[in-house]
Amino acid sequence: MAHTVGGGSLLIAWQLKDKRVLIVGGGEVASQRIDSILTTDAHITVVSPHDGLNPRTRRFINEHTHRIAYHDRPFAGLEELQGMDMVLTALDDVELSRSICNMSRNARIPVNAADIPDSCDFYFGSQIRDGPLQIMISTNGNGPRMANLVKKKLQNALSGVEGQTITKVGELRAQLKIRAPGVGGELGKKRMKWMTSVCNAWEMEELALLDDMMMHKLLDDGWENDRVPTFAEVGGKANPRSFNITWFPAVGPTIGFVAGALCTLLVVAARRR
Ligand SMILES: C[C@@]1(CC(=O)O)c2cc3[nH]c(cc4nc(cc5[nH]c(cc(n2)[C@H]1CCC(=O)O)[C@@](C)(CC(=O)O)[C@@H]5CCC(=O)O)C(CC(=O)O)=C4CCC(=O)O)c(CCC(=O)O)c3CC(=O)O
Ligand SMILES: NC(=O)C1=CN([C@@H]2O[C@H](COP(=O)(O)OP(=O)(O)OC[C@H]3O[C@@H](n4cnc5c(N)ncnc54)[C@H](O)[C@@H]3O)[C@@H](O)[C@H]2O)C=CC1
Repeated sequence: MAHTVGGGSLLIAWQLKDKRVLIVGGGEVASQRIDSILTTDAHITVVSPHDGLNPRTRRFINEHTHRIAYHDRPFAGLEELQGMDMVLTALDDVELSRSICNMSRNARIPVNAADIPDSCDFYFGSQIRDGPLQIMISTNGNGPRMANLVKKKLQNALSGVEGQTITKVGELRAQLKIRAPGVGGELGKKRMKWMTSVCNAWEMEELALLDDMMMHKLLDDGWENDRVPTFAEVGGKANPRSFNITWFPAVGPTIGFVAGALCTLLVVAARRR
């Protein structure tokens, strides 16, 4: 695979909780922006004349009144940017879009303009989300539709257990930090090494089945003794419904069919006697 230096962008997971995001425009693209930003728990301000709102934007505004402040008016000027941490334009007016980009840049507020890639501080991407798992596919402005097609390929490669697995690993890490608190130092190194070993040794499906009791046992027997117990050692029982999601649905009916066939044979055999 080719690896290039330069010409790329920084892929980061921007923490926007309780930050303020201004969206200028209320059409199709604005509705996608609102959808993405709502996930982050930021406060959203939408500025657009009401007759330009698309149905999805209107629904978001009505359903999330505590998160979205809506102003039914055309963009009023520099004062709209006051206190904003991020600005997004989704307008059918490229001159206005360009002017908002310039104002934002002067105010040192990161800005994305849906219609002017050259003026963007960052781009959106195609997203896969499963609980805490977030995957962004970016073509760096070359082919947005291609990003969507690559996303579909990646979705097919995931089993569906990843989100639940990561949620459980997050809980385990949090409990480990309560048990062995502190940042950095020898303890930090030991914590990281142990977490890495657990993640490597266990199957994702096993990690996904961790409950409170198992987590306790894993920490008591594992962390305290500097070893990695197996799934079975901490009381894990294979839950067939959560294993091999792809082939299991076929197994139940097959067993049922074979059992049914056997019963029929027995009845037939009994009648013949
Ligand atoms: C640069 C960027 C800026 C930004 O928006 O941040 C940008 C810019 C532009 N997009 C345009 C068109 C289309 N955009 C899409 C779709 C998406 N566009 C997204 C991102 C980005 N679009 C950023 C780069 C991301 C990257 O390169 O990876 C996605 C991934 C995420 C999202 O928007 O949230 C989302 C898919 C999400 C999903 O489905 O998963 C489709 C397809 C469709 O709608 O199905 C089309 C038509 C087909 C096509 O052109 O490919 C045009 C008009 C071009 C023209 O006039 O010809 C411009 C402006 C220009 O290029 O000049
Ligand atoms: N980045 C991307 O993924 C994509 C970008 N685009 C581009 O994004 C732009 C927006 O596309 P759509 O949402 O489909 O357009 P749209 O026509 O559905 O929405 C335009 C919105 O701008 C609002 N508006 C117009 N003048 C305004 C003003 N003075 N102040 C406040 N709001 C104002 C309208 O009320 C309307 O809500 C277009 O320029 C399009 O070329 C289009 C598709 C994908």
